[in-house]
Amino acid sequence: MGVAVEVEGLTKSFGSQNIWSDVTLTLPPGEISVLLGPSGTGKSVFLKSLVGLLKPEKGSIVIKDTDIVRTSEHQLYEIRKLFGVLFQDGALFGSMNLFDNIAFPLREHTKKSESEVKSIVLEKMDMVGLQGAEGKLPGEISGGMRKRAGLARALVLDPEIILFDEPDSGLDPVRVAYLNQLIVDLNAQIDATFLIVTHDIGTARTVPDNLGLLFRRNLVMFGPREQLLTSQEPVVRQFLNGRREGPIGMSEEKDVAQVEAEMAALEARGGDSHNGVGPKGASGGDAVPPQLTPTEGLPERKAEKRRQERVARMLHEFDEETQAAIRKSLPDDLLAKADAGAFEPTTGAGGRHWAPEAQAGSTATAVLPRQGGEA
Ligand SMILES: Nc1ncnc2c1ncn2[C@@H]1O[C@H](COP(=O)(O)OP(=O)(O)OP(=O)(O)O)[C@@H](O)[C@H]1O
Repeated sequence: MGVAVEVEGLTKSFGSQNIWSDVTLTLPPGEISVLLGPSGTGKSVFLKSLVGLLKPEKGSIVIKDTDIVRTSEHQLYEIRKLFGVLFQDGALFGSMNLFDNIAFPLREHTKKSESEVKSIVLEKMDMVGLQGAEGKLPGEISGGMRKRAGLARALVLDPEIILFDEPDSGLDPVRVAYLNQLIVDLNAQIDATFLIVTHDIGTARTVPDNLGLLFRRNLVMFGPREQLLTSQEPVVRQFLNGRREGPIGMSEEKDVAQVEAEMAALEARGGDSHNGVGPKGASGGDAVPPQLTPTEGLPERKAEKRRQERVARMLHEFDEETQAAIRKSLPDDLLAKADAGAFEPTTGAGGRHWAPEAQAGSTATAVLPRQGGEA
């Protein structure tokens, strides 16, 4: 099973430029989380901080009881082995064929024999649908195949956490749909913790268990997918609907009067439902579409059961609309338990967004204040 990544009070600046402050969230073990945010809000910086490539000046990132912000280089090296990373362009070596690219981490970091390397590489290539492409050079294959090869390479060391930096970038919508299915299928097979940075709203709406949004140097929200998808937070609505009206400007923030005037004009035109379907999978309306499930024949996602229990514990902390959406994903027995008050309450502490079973009641809270987007 994947491991939890617990981020608390994380702050990162470059010189006098603050990127984000006081970011607190937990990636629950084995679950899929998506991080959204306008360009330049520091999503890549966040991913790099998680693998220890960048050092935040404040806060902690705890993985397996180690705070990687403060740990030794040696410990960091060990923790990094838990990660697989899919970079935007696959980050393949142009002069090596796919087999050698995918074998690279095994040859660098393990003492496995060539026959073991071969069997692992072929197994991972099979998992991502690249059978028979071992001899191809990265320049000879499509962008979608390069992403798959990058993913196979991210898998060879059996990671417990996989970070995806804009896996959909440069792909057509059909290839994005195939890649999203592959991500869900992989999660079912390996039960690792996934974090995906994307601008594709269709992906955000259908793939993850949890969704977060970075804006104005803050994590506006992070929680179960239903929370963000039903949110009335202006910045969340604007982002999910891919529209110009709202707090997010062309290159920077807008002033309050301008946002108010835009929103009044939008309402007069019929609100988001008037917008129709926007770019990158954005669409009007508040619907929480069904989450993608693994392809038939694959095991169920183990994370799904764990998540159901986790969100049932937090259910009563959400507003009505979010609760109604979450209820649809819960089995009757858990709903009955939640409604009977059989779970310890999870309200009460410190901006965390996760209710770990053992500590529920003492440390977890489900939601950020609703006014976060305007802060
Ligand atoms: N090593 C660095 N040194 C100085 N500034 C940096 C460094 N890395 C990133 N930045 C700055 O941090 C900010 C956030 O960059 P980042 O690439 O994380 O944004 P992003 O949210 O991933 O954007 P996009 O959606 O466009 O990929 C940018 O202003 C960028 O210039």
